[in-house]
Formats: sequence, structure tokens, C-alpha cells
Amino acid sequence: MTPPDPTSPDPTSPNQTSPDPTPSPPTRPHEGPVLEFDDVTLAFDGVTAIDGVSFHVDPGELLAIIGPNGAGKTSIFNVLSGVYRPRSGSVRFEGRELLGVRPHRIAAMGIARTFQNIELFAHLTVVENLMLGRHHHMRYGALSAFAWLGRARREELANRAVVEEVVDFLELAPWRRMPVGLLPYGVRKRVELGRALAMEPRVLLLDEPVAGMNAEETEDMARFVLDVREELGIAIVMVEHDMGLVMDLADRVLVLDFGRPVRTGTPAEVQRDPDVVRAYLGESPRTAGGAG
Ligand SMILES: Nc1ncnc2c1ncn2[C@@H]1O[C@H](COP(=O)(O)OP(=O)(O)OP(=O)(O)O)[C@@H](O)[C@H]1O
Repeated sequence: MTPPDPTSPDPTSPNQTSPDPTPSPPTRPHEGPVLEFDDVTLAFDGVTAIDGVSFHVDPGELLAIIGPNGAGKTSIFNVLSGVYRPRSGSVRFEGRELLGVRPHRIAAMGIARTFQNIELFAHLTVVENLMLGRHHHMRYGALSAFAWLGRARREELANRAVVEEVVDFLELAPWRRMPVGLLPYGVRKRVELGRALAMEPRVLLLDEPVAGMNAEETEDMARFVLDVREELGIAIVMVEHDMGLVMDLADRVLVLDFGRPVRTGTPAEVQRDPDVVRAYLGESPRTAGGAG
């Protein structure tokens, strides 16, 4: 994945120039897709990373985004999380426009993200890393904590309770007090999923959740991703090169090539689409093994 480049010039990255519009709270529960990505185009100097891409995600749905290296998958995540501002198009979360909204506010609205390269604090314990996921839910800083000791304490306890639920849900109890840097790779990836879940998101963006994992770790992660969707009902957008995982888990698959959408459909539809086979999967669907 290409990491976000904070030095890239406007208008493509990041949302520096425009004021941060305060999203108005919805007056009634949102109906329809939880996420709408509508005719979005994002260009860097000479490179069109996303070229007129549209998709939607329904509540509780798992949409996988696949495509060869450089197809624009990470760029879509960077637009969804407010790191890049596209040249044109619209991105809506529960009906509210996200373009122009800063990343921390998008996270607080309910969109959490994991990264391909684990972004945890190696010297902090599992529980401490998960508590960082509660950051957006903490209203009392150090100063106000003196003034409102009781409330701050209650908030701390509530945040700890959420973190404990995540520890149970992802079966992280054996490692809870260990520094994350000492944990096996597969467990660290699970802690990163946990930190995103601790935010209590309504949409989860998973960036290559099984990259670098062995078969056993992949199987574990697949089970947890399914549990997140089925038990917590969280909508998921997943970028992944492991085609077995994509075809097993996804409700629908969006295939990209050179920033352009090739096809959106169920795993079965996508696998037998000749354009997809040509663009990504190889000569025969049977040879599909990913391009990562
Ligand atoms: N900050 C940037 N500055 C310039 N070009 C960029 C930047 N980010 C991405 N690109 C370009 O946009 C295109 C899409 O990149 P992107 O990282 O989104 O692809 P990807 O599908 O995630 O690839 P991979 O599977 O290798 O992670 C590529 O040509 C990439 O070089």
C-alpha cells in the first residue's frame, strides 16, 4: 500500500484548506446505504489514482475491494477516512457528506480503520493500545478531570468496560497485560482490529487484514471478521489480496484496475466475469491467487 503522503499538494491531500464543516446530527435513524461513494475522482500530479469510482455499502454488509498493485484501493480508504480530498464526487456516511470533514472527526462519526502495516504502540500493553481507540469517546481531559473528578472517573470506567468487551470478543485475554511489541504477528493484527472495534464504529475499513499471516492466523482472522459482521452488525469495507478470503467472506466485490471500476458483483459473479479475469485474476478463474 502506498502510505498517505502528507506533503502532497492540494486539492488531493489532505483536507487543509477548507473549514471543517460540523456534520449535523441525523434527526432520525438513517435508512439506505451506510456508505455511498459517488463518482469519485482523485488525481495526483500526472496520476489518476481513482477514476470515477462509485459504490455503496449497505448496513451490515461486507464489501471487498480488489485489484492489482496501484489500482487505487488504498486511495479509496484515504478518501473515506478524510486523508485525501478528491477532485470531484461525493462520499456520504449515513447520508452525511464526508468531503471536507477532517480525519479525526470522521473517526468520531463512526468510521474506524485498520492499516496494512500495523500501527500500534509497541511498548504499550494490549489493553493500553485498545484504550487509545476510546480516545474519541473521552470528553474529559486532564484539567477537566480535576474539576469533574466523579464524571471523569465514571467515563474512564465506561471506556474500560468497552475495552474489556473487545478483549473478550477477540479472545485477547492471554495477552492483555503484555507489550504489543512482544506478541506474535497474528495477535498484533488482531489487537489492531481490536483498537478499531474499541471505537464502536458503524463502518470498519480493513486494510489487508491477513497480509503476511500463515494459514492458521488467516483462519482465525477470517472467523473474527465474520463475527464482527454477524454479531456486531458492523458494515465492513475490506481491501485484501487473499482471493480465498475475499471469495469466502464478501457479500459483494468491487474490482478496480488503474483506478477504474471493472465490475461490482457477488463473489460468484465477479469470478466468472471475463473482464475481471483478464484484468486481475489471471487467464483462468482457477488460477486466481491474488496480485499482492
Ligand atoms: N500520495 C501519493 N502521491 C502520488 N501518487 C500517489 C499517492 N498515493 C497513491 N498514488 C498513486 O495512485 C495510484 C494508486 O495507488 P494506491 O496506493 O491507492 O493503490 P493500491 O491499489 O492500494 O495498491 P497496492 O495494492 O500496491 O497497495 C498509484 O499509481 C500510486 O502510485
